[in-house]
This record gives sequence, C-alpha cells and structure tokens, in this order.
Amino acid sequence: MLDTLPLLGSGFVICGAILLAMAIAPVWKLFSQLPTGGLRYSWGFLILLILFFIVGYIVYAQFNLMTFSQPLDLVVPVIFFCGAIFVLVVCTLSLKTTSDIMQMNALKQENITDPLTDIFNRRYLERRLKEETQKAQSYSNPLSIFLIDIDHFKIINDNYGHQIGDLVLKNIAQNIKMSLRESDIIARYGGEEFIVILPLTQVFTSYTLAERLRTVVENSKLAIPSDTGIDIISIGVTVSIGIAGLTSECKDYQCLIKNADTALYQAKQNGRNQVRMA
Ligand SMILES: Nc1nc2c(ncn2[C@@H]2O[C@H](COP(=O)(O)OP(=O)(O)OP(=O)(O)O)[C@@H](O)[C@H]2O)c(=O)[nH]1
Repeated sequence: MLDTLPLLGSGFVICGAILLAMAIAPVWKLFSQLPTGGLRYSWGFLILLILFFIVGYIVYAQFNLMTFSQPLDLVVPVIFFCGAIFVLVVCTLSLKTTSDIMQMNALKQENITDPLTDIFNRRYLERRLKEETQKAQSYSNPLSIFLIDIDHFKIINDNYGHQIGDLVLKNIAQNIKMSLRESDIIARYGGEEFIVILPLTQVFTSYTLAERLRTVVENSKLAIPSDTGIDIISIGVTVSIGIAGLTSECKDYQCLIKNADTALYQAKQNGRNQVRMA
C-alpha cells in the first residue's frame, strides 16, 4: 500500500494539471470575445496564472512525490486536484453565464427593435409612451409627440420598387434620429409612419423641432445607382408631421396618438410636407 503512495500522489497532481489546462479553453474564449481594456487584461492575467499553476504542479510532482511515506502525504496532492476542479468549474460557468446573458440581451434588443430601420418597434413605443405619459402626469411635466408620415410613399415603391422603398425608410429613420435629442424616443409605428416621444417638451417648442426635422428630410436626397449602374438617381421625399401634447383635456397616451393623428390628417389635407399641431 505504502509503495503506491507516490503513484497515487502523482495521479492526483497530473490529473489536476490536466484539469487546469482544460480550464484555459473557456477563459481563452472569454478573453478573445472581450474588447481591449481592463477586463480583457484581467482575463489574460488569469490565463497566465493558470499556466503558472500548471508549471507549479509539475515541479511539485517532480520533487516531492518520491518522498511520500504515509497516507497523510496525499493531502496536498488531493488539495491540488480539488483546486483544479474548482478552477475548471468556475471558468466553465463564467463562460456559460456570459454567453447566456449576451444571448438574453440580444433577444431583448430584437424584441424592441424594428428589423428594417433599426429603431424601436411599435410594441416598445406603446409601452414607453404609456410610461412617459404617466411619469409626465405625476410630475406635471410637459410631453409632446410627433406622428410622422412619408408623403406619397406608394409612388416611391411603384416607381423604384419595394427594395428602394425600404432604403428610403431606413434613410428617413436615420435622419429623424440624427435631428433629435438622445433623450427623444423614436419608433416605427407602422409601414411608413414614425412616432417620436419628446419628454419634457412643450408643444410650441416641439413645433420648432418638427419644422427643423421636416426641412432636414426635404433637403436630404438618397443617391442610388440607376438600373444601368452608370448614372446615379437621387430620390427625395417629404414628410407630414402631426404634433400633440399633454394637456388638462388630453391626459393619456391614446389621446395623444389620436390628436397627433388628427393633426397629421390636417397636414395631409393641406397639401403635405408640413407640420400641424393638434
Ligand atoms: N418599401 C416598403 N414599403 C412599405 C412598407 N410598409 C408600408 N409600405 C408602403 O407604404 C405605402 C403607403 O401608401 P399609402 O398609405 O397610400 O400612403 P402614401 O402613398 O404615403 O400617401 P400619403 O400618406 O397620403 O401621402 C404602401 O405602398 C405600402 O406598400 C415597408 O416596410 N417597405
């Protein structure tokens, strides 16, 4: 029995070193997914530490195992082995947890984003508008919304095709995003309709912002290659905007949308490419 002690001891230490080596794979995967920065360096440092421990295990096995003469001598190799299991489990769980969190975040993002325009979708908009309206009501803060509709969009689709129509939609979404503040919430409400929520904004202030946005859209042209691929076609569109704000008569989000829709209808009736307030 006592003869087998060095063999047993080396078994624990070598298996421990193998487990440590296996722990490098998940840590390396995490390390390579991270952008350059402090966190990446920390995981890189952990890889170096694991390598250092592997060398330590081997050196220990080389110089100590032959002197084993009683079962108590196995305590250190067993601790080494258990320590290696611990490192492997922690590293594997870290990778799995990080991947799951990243997947959950991606799903969450997909659930609230319109895939074509990459801005918020209608579901998210309705939830946020409800929340923002309640918040504004509770603190007696102003709040306005824009309902934006592209003028004669059907003609763009009919003349240039649905794919170019999609490009125009994307372009307008980006123009709206770039013309407004970070705190404004921009969403695709329907086919060629967008809604912007402007927290802490009075209706008369939002009128100026809407006018500016309307002008930006009017002046920006989308350049696409013609069918021959030689010429460039420049496509310009305009938008009509209906504005509504919270008042003592209009206190909830349904009323805001209804009023903005009425204002938009007036803008369309009046000749399009204009802003109207409810
Ligand atoms: N390319 C593309 N077109 C879309 C999308 N969603 C809706 N549309 C088109 O948007 C057009 C909307 O047409 P209408 O409701 O008649 O409105 P309009 O031509 O913009 O006219 P006005 O709003 O009255 O100025 C239709 O031709 C739809 O097919 C989309 O995701 N991509």
